[in-house]
Amino acid sequence: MQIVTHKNSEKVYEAVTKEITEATKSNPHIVLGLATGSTPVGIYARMVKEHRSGGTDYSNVTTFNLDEYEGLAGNHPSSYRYFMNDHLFNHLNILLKNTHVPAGTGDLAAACEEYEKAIEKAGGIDIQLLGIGANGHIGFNEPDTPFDTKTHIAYLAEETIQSNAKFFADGQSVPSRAVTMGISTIMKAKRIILVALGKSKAEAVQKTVAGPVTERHPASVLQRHPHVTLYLDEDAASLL
Ligand SMILES: N[C@@H]1[C@@H](O)[C@H](O)[C@@H](COP(=O)(O)O)O[C@@H]1O
Repeated sequence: MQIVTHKNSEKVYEAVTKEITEATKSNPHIVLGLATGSTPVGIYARMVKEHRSGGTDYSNVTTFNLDEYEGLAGNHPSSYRYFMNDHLFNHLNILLKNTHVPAGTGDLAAACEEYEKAIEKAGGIDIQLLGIGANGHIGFNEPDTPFDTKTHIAYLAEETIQSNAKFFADGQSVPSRAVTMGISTIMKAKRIILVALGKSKAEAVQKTVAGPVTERHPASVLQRHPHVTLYLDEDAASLL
């Protein structure tokens, strides 16, 4: 596990953007695994800026997002599909048909199976971008999710529901379930970049890096992956 610590979030955003854009330039058919939450917003803003200034071409790129809330269609402003279109896809020359976000509506069990097949058909994920929950979740794989899970329907932990409430309008409740890539889906990615910022992530980062590998702390499984880089700001790295 490689750990890269920068002084602040701006430097982290720059470094991760550089990694992703350079990898995409050297492999224009790259398959990117993408994440949502507040952490990647600064990265996506920089990817858009870099693209607009005549940088990376995304016309042959395929993407797969980690997760989606149950019951939210893509046009719902709190859905992850909406988030991705709004922050990234609408501003790149990527083909929307090559961007995949798990379906939150319809036959979810069938959609989970199709999602796994679609990733395989695309040749697997070259780089998976991850954030981390304060409780160690990756995607929506909460504590005690078995390490062998594929894309599945997951229950959100109470603290996840509370911390994600900021992305929902007043009076709207956060769904209690979501569709998420499983731990084994994530672990199949050829390369993983996990980004953590701020003091609230310090303990989760410490357990990820130095704790036992346990389903109690889902991100600890990354210790078993051969090609993981953690990009941290000084606050997130403060307990290492
Ligand atoms: N499903 C997402 C995760 O993929 C993300 O890593 C986490 C952290 O979010 P934030 O970056 O806002 O702290 O939030 C959500 O629960």
